[in-house]
Amino acid sequence: MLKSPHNSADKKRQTTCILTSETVSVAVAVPIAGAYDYLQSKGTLQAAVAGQSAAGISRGTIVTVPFGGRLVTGIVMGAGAGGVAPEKLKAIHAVAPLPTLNEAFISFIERVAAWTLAPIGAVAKMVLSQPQALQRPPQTTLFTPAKIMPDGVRITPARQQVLDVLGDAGAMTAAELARIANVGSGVISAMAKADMLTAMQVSADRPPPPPQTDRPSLTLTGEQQAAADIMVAACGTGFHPFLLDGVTGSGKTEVYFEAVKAVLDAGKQVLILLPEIALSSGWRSRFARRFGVAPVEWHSDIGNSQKRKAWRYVLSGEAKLVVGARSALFLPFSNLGLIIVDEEHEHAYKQEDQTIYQARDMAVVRAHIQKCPIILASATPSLESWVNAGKTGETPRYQHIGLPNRIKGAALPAMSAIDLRQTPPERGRWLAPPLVEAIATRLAAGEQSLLFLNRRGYAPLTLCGSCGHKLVCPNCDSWMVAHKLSGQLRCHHCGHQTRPSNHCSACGQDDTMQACGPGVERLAEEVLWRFPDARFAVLSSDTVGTPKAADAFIQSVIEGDVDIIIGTQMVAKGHHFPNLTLVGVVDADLGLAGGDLRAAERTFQMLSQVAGRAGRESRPGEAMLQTLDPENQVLTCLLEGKRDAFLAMEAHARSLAGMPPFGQLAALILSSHDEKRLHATLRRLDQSRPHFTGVDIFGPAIAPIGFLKGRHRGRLLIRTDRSVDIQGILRDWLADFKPDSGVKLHIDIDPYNFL
Ligand SMILES: Nc1ncnc2c1ncn2[C@@H]1O[C@H](COP(=O)(O)OP(=O)(O)OP(=O)(O)O)[C@@H](O)[C@H]1O
Ligand SMILES: [Zn+2]
Repeated sequence: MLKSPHNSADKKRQTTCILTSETVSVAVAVPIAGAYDYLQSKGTLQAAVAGQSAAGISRGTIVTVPFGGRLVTGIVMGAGAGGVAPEKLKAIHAVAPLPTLNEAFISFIERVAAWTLAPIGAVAKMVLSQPQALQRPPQTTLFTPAKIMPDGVRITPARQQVLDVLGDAGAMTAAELARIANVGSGVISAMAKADMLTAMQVSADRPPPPPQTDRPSLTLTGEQQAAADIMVAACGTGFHPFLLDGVTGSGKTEVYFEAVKAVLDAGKQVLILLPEIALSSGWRSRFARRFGVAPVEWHSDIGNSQKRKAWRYVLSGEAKLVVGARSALFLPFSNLGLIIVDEEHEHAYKQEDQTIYQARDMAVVRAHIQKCPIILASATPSLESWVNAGKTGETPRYQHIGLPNRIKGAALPAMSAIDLRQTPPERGRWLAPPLVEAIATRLAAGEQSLLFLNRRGYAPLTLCGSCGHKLVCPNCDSWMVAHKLSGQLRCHHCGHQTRPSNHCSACGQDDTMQACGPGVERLAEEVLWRFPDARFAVLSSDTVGTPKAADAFIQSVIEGDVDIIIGTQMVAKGHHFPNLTLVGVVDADLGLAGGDLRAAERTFQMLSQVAGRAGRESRPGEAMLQTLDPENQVLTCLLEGKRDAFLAMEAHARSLAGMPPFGQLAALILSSHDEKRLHATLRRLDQSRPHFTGVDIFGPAIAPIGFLKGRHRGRLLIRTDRSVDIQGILRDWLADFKPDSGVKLHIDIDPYNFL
């Protein structure tokens, strides 16, 4: 088999009709594979030539093919690329009993592969992620009354009851029938045996109930209505990207629900992407209130059978609305009419392993190909979307829609800094006196407070007070984090765990190991010490492991069972706690420490979001930020409510440096268990580096986390001007480059992670 370039099908895009060529090109769902030529089987080819479309193969047909000694699924991308004599090719094994993927979706798959430089097989694998969905669904037996009752059968009262029930219902399973007719199951099997009932096999799956769009909705405020009107008017008129930029608590969800309604009414499908963390019961119940049904969900927490059904009904068009995490973007919608990316600034949209892609950006690509609107919603837009909305003087590509006010007339929280140099906490404590006082005031008033610290566990570092030895992970360049609740030391990179000991393994002394710095568990200890009567709860991925547990937690806060919430970023966004009036940020400088490209932007977004949890209803909210550096520009913009000024400043700095979105970045990440081989590969890569104007290559260098999960790591960073075809340069550079055996090479276009 000859590997054909994965964009070869581009040239054959017109082939949406049945392919009459002897060979077809198939993107096999294998992470490192390209597209390969296969023979059409005799039957399918004859049918194609004869114009019998039902059995013929077209672009977008899902097939099973032999590959590397086993059978794998794949997607037909077009006619074969040629280059290998047909007699040397293998034939397609089977055609899946499914509708063909549509042209827009196949083009999208090609575009994702071309943009991310991932092999097309890796993208096909994301699309065909549910092998079960490709097979015949499980069947169930339904019974109907026989058309002609056999002669001589006895119609007992029980049998008559069964026939009466079926007379009304038409067809039923044996269990349903027994229950509703109130007879034993023996009655039904006897009737079937006597040919009084006819059995038929049907799919056991039922399509999801369609959302009801005629239910009463909240009365939108004038501002909300104006925003909704603009977006509703754009639905059905082709590609139209919006940036829905509304302050925290401005009611963005209700606004985009109006566009959802318009698209559903037009009979099209809707995809709503949420960062995984925001798939909360709050969002679900609001959806259910508005549309009368539960949405079809797609994320890591739903089971395979639910996924199988979702996948099939998305393809058949019967799933009208899907809400999901980033991978939902690779569902095979047959009739997509609108995409919404909520909290569009969230870094959770960047997939960092396997195929590395930014789901928000790829969602815009999909909407463009699909010729449908897309709504990017946020209270703290990403700089990318801000620039695309023309806010930095460039030609606008997205339409900006602002919601500058909170609903119900609530004000944004008052923000203030607590200068830890002037009013530090006591030694070994983390809450400064002004914050402690503010919490006490809230407790007395029966209001809730939230303490935000984006650090899981008890303490980020444990060291020996005598020799300074630090406890580090054996598999990674990272500290072992103390977790007191579970009584363990844990590496947050690889999950390695050990039991803490008071004995220093370096100097041999006893009772010298000390916890350094706070995590949320340590903060809880301080809260208990300061406010012994207060009810507090910790929300982090360690204390609340499943979405169900998170929902229960959120509910208990809403019901007023908690006075003080202590949380990591899990608590920072999306939640609406009516009685929460104080937010204390324990370490406002934490996010700035790394100093990567987006550190300032990320910190600004995170702190605005967490502050935005305060005072969302009648009582005014306040946010206090503990810092050692109150003059820092991120904090001053935040404190003065100058978001747009912050974005302008950030845009200016990035534009001067030619950094995204004013330039382009790509990272090459190499890793190996064998350090020598890694270095040899890095050296060869360095020697083959291209030289172009407008292209800078930094490195190769040992990665900041030079050892991760047992692998040594090196990186290169490529920066280019915006006009440069960065993918083209990388494609040429790497086309003939083979890493040493055992060395993995990952390409990250527009990296968010620089470690
Ligand atoms: N027109 C309205 N009338 C009454 N309540 C509304 C209206 N619009 C929204 N709400 C309610 O206001 C609250 C905040 O709305 P929503 O969560 O959509 O805001 P948001 O802009 O998404 O906020 P954030 O960005 O902070 O998550 C919700 O409880 C919502 O049900
Ligand atoms: Zn580790």
